[in-house]
Amino acid sequence: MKTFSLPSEEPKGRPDFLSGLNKQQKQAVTHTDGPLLIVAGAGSGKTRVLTYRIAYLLQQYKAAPEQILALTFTNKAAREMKERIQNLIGDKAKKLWMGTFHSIFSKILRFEADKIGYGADFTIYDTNDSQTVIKQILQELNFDPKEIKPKTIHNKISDSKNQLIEADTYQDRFVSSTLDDITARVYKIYNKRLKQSNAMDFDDLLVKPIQLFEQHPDILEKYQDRFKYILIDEYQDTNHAQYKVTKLLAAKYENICVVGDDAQSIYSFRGADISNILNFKEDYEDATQVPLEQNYRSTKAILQCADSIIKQNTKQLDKTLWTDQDYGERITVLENFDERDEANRVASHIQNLKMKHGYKNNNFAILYRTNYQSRVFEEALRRKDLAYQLVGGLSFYQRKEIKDVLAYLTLLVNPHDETNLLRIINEPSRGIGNKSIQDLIKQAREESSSIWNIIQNIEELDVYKPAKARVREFVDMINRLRSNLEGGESISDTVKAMLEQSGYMRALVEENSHESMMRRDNIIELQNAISYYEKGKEKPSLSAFLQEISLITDTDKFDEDKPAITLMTVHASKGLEFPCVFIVGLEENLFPMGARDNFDVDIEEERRLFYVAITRAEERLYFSHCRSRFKFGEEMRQSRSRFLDEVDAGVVQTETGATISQKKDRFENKSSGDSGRDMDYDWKQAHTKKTYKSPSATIHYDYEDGEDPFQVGTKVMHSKFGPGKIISRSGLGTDAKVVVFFKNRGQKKLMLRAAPLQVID
Ligand SMILES: Nc1ncnc2c1ncn2[C@@H]1O[C@H](COP(=O)(O)OP(=O)(O)OP(=O)(O)O)[C@@H](O)[C@H]1O
Ligand SMILES: [Mg+2]
Repeated sequence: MKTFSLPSEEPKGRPDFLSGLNKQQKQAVTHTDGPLLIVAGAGSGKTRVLTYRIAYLLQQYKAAPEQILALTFTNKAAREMKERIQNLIGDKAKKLWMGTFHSIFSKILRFEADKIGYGADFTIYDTNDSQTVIKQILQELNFDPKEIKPKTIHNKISDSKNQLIEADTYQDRFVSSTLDDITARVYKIYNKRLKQSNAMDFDDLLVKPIQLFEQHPDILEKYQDRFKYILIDEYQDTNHAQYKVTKLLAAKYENICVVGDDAQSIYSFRGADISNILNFKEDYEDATQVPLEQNYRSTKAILQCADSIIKQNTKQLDKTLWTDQDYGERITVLENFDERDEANRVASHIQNLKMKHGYKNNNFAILYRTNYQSRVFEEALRRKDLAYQLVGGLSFYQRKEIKDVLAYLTLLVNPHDETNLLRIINEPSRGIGNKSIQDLIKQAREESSSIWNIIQNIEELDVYKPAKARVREFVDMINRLRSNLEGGESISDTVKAMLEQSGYMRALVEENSHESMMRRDNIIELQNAISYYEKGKEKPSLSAFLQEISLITDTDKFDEDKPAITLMTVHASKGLEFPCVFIVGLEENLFPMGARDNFDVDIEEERRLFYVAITRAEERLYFSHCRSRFKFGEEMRQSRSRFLDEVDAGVVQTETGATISQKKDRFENKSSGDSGRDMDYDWKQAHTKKTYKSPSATIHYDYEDGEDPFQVGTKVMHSKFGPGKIISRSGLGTDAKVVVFFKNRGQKKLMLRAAPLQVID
């Protein structure tokens, strides 16, 4: 590796761009040498400080761009940071090492693969691929994958890897249950299988560099020398492996700057370890800590709301956060019948806000706890003709046809990859039956070799004869395509030839169904992506392209310039900001999530997640919840989230502008402890007017038609039938009738004049 010499110019004076920072931020940016810790609240400019700090280091000639390593939580964050630095100091920003832990370390591993017995063109297995391998192993060990779930085993292996517990030691540490016993066995075989396939899983991308550095001090030193400055964003969500690898890298210069917010730690279920932040000052004794206290993102109301939530958690670092922005609008709580009602109401509010205040589609985000909640919102937005972008969910690259095509392409760079080979050896069907495939697997195991190696001599193997000829054709095709690619054929042409020669496209054409047409379109879209990649790179390589797309994260797909409303999970929204935010599905067992099998709920983490969601909002914030929701094909009653009761009552209001605090006071003396969670109790507490407590049998109305509040869409309470919603209205004056859909009693037609109805908001 070449060494970098710094330009000999003298550092320039204080650059202009520092004027875009407050005093504390400036201090953090210009404190260049030695360990630096910034723990600060949401929106206080942590990410901005990192960006400016890098620009400053370059501008002061403290380091060449190649000597700065910045680790971000998403690829998108890295890209944006790079663009901003480029705006501040120009093109040299291009050479910075910036990206997620996974992408940076996969890059290093590609350079050093041979040192740990891998080829540079290793495949990166996503979670699905890992589970496929584990399923196969379970079957070979005669376990039923329906009983012993590959997913469960994979989670256990993944957790262990992130805690740096290796397969050999797993046995000693954990074998206490049958499941751990099985995991221990699978773990070893799984590692071996991946190695044989020249493949790494996501966790390996963090664990292997540590092994590499520990086994090869000279290589560690090379990278320690190279990365003079290390910066890490969202440090609260790093796991043990990430902590360890950066500690190794920073050991020489100790120019490590980490920024984070303990209140936003939301990935402990994936092994993120908050003690990384807490112990920073012990790890680096001469660490400097700079606080950032001014929030530039949100109104006072939003900050007050966020603060009232997070202070309910017992474990918090002390932090101050203030803003000189206006108080702003109070947070509006939307109460809905069910998820459809919720989606429609949110869509209507968006339409209103656009009309009344001139917001654009991309000023809005709808945030939910789990991906499946998105569907009804998509429908509602589509009906209202509001453009949206869905971030997350089943990604393009997870579609069957895309995974198939990528499997072929993977074999062109790494034919030993067994999972991908088995995926397409008979896809499209080319007469290689399951029995023949099982024979191949068996012989590969016996010879401890890859399937690719053994099928080179297919004629000599013990396999059904007609299948042999088919396998031979397959091997020849892959070899032909590989040598063309190596001979300099472009990636696009190779893909085109592959699609033809493999018969994949022809099979789709012959199928000629709506479904197969869509698959063809998706493949064409993939070809577009490949051409785009090829044109944008000086030295495009298929192997680098494949690695790049295997590391795309959910948030990477979010495009803030797209004129569309954003739909995403709260997890994916980390670090982002929007003028108007809707946090939906605020119900018990949804947000906060309830305990499920294999998943204990950490209520403080759920609360931090809620805090993250709230602090994404700049100007307007809405909370929404439903009284019932379709789950497992049944309509279930839902209780409102405890978080709604924890929020400072002074900053929230109902849709009609009434403060919740007035209501709360009214019922304060009646609620005690957890009974407030009871559905019926909540219902009365939050939604009925005072008079409901002693409803008169008949209430007389003196409204003129059209002026009274009993219009279509209005929610009402009937003293006998309970809550309902007016779905139509007919007749005039004293004859006016309404059809009400009662939640528990179905549809009823009522004389408005005589019915004991109350409007509820
Ligand atoms: N000194 C400043 N002057 C003007 N705007 C600022 C300043 N500092 C930060 N901002 C703006 O405030 C917003 C929040 O900043 P940033 O995203 O860096 O905060 P953060 O602490 O990283 O937030 P989070 O905890 O959500 O990641 C951004 O829009 C940023 O541009
Ligand atoms: Mg940030």
